[in-house]
Amino acid sequence: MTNPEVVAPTIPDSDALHRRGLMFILSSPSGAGKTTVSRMLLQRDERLRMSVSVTTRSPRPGEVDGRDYHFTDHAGFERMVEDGEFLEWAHVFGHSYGTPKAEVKAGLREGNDYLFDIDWQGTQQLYQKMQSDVVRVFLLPPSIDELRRRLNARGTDSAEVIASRMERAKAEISHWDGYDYVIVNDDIDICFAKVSQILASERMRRMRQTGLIPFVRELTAPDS
Ligand SMILES: Nc1ncnc2c1ncn2[C@@H]1O[C@H](COP(=O)(O)OP(=O)(O)OP(=O)(O)O)[C@@H](O)[C@H]1O
Ligand SMILES: Nc1nc2c(ncn2[C@@H]2O[C@H](COP(=O)(O)O)[C@@H](O)[C@H]2O)c(=O)[nH]1
Repeated sequence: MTNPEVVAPTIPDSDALHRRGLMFILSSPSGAGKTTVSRMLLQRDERLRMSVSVTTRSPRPGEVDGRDYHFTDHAGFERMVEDGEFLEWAHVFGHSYGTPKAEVKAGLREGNDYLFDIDWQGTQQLYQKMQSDVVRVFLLPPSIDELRRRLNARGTDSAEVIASRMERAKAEISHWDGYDYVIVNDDIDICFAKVSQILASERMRRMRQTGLIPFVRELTAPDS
């Protein structure tokens, strides 16, 4: 249950000044909570859009094609790689995952913000290509035991899949220092409030406010 006292208020953007959108990346070891936090952000923030990845893995119960992922087969994924349709792509847990390019590139110019639930490999690729647009947030679990408990409690993966994700968890955590912000996801409401604050502050960065240049020019014009 969400505690309203810790949920950060949504701060409206000024409509008067144009702002370039940002690329908000959430990464974590599997089960630490990035899907949960992403859903909370998307529910409460109309200006944020999900970058829906393409994957070769099978849908989990409840996952919807086009909303959670674009599900495809190996041949379809390879075709997209060859046609240069991805901003980044990587092999994770024996499957292929990629971020489609077209919508994000155009949307950023229009001032749309995009949320990415991707791993450290994808984060590095996006940072190399689009450094000034990227904000990197890494979630840590409060403990390894709690991470295992969450993967089991989610009830979406076989014991074998959970074991392989737990085996990878420490390697994933070792990439924590490749991120701008690192948050321990213990209490979900507090974690969400922190992530919301980061997003609000990053939106206000001078370099994103492309409308400031003509605005300041006007303010400082000799006859104003
Ligand atoms: N702070 C929290 N306290 C308790 N349970 C949590 C918390 N955050 C998330 N969970 C639960 O833990 C489970 C895993 O969370 P989630 O699916 O968001 O992880 P994930 O990082 O997206 O994993 P994956 O990379 O495998 O998709 C879910 O059942 C979710 O409800
Ligand atoms: N590099 C990328 N990683 C991605 C992308 N989409 C998801 N992911 C990451 O894969 C794992 C597993 O996800 P799951 O949904 O199968 O549990 C997780 O770490 C995701 O963040 C992507 O487009 N590129």
